[in-house]
Amino acid sequence: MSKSKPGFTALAADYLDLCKPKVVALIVFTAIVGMLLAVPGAVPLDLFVFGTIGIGLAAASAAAINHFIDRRIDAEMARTRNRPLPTGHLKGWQVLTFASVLGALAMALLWFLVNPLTAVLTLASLVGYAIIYTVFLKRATPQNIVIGGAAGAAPPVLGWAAITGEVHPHALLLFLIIFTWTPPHFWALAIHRREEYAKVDMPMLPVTHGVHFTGWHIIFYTVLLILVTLLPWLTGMSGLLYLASAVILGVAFLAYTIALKRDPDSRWPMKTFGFSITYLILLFAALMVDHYLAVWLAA
Ligand code: HEM
Ligand SMILES: CC(C)=CCC/C(C)=C/CC/C(C)=C/COP(=O)(O)OP(=O)(O)O
Repeated sequence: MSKSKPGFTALAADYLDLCKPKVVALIVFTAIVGMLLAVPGAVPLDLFVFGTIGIGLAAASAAAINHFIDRRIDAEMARTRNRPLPTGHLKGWQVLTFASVLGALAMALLWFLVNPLTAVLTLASLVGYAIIYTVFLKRATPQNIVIGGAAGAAPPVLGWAAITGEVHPHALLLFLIIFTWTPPHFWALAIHRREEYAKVDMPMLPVTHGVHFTGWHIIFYTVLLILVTLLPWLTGMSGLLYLASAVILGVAFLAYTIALKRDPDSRWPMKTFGFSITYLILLFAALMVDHYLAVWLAA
């Protein structure tokens, strides 16, 4: 435990760490793509700004609550032992106060300046990740991240609802993409970190069912993901530019997962994890570019 008083920059870095900034950045990006795809032309600026900030603050609040609930297991794992609670840089009450302020601010922004539907759905995602996943599912079943993935998949639906006030079937396709993407994203990392998860008794799939079984599940979900990513084109929501991007990215992702399955004790699991993030960024960027190309061609 560190006893020295941290300076302002170190304290700010600890609070930022609580927010899982890289994860939240990608979550916010998928929400923004949901917003942009919701209407053919320009998005109302106020809904865009308040929606983005509200969803981002809610996700950061959920991440901080996850840090608080997981503080004991985080202290046991090499990947997480330098987090602000295990190191003693922050106290539990500071983390909970911070999470409450972020969460309250998010709800106020979304409810009053966006719309109540977005506020309610965002609150459900926050509770889904911070409580249902972290407190219950994570510790209960190897299907934890499949079910818990619903919270992380919600942001495009939240973004879409922020702009239109409704849950459109096309937004649900974006949900389905992230929902199907989550298992290969997480299980690739979990294969690499399986001994640490076993040490803290977390029933992650590679711990309960082994690497071989998890490898096949990663491949299965990636094939499913490729099929699911065809749906935006099949339903007429997106065009050929998106289709080409989805197929190329999907085949590349599948190649990574096959390499992982062949050699799970190599660098491939973490390479696959890294590629899963690049994949999602590029796929959602393709959805966005394709959308504006269609708008421009129709003009
Ligand atoms: C139940 C759902 C999910 C689980 C269990 C999960 C698991 C994880 C874990 C354990 C890490 C930490 C890796 C590390 O510390 O190095 C991570 C990192 C990350 N995840 Fe996920 N994730 C989930 C959903 C998502 C979603 C929905 C997104 C975005 C749309 C996302 C984007 C990221 C990003 C950007 C990173 C950062 C990697 C880095 O630090 O370089 N994850 N995820
Ligand atoms: C819009 C809204 C409120 C969304 C909330 C969704 C959200 C913040 C998802 C984060 C996903 C994630 C990093 C899971 C890993 O948790 P973990 O506890 O398994 O990983 P860890 O060991 O790295 O903490």
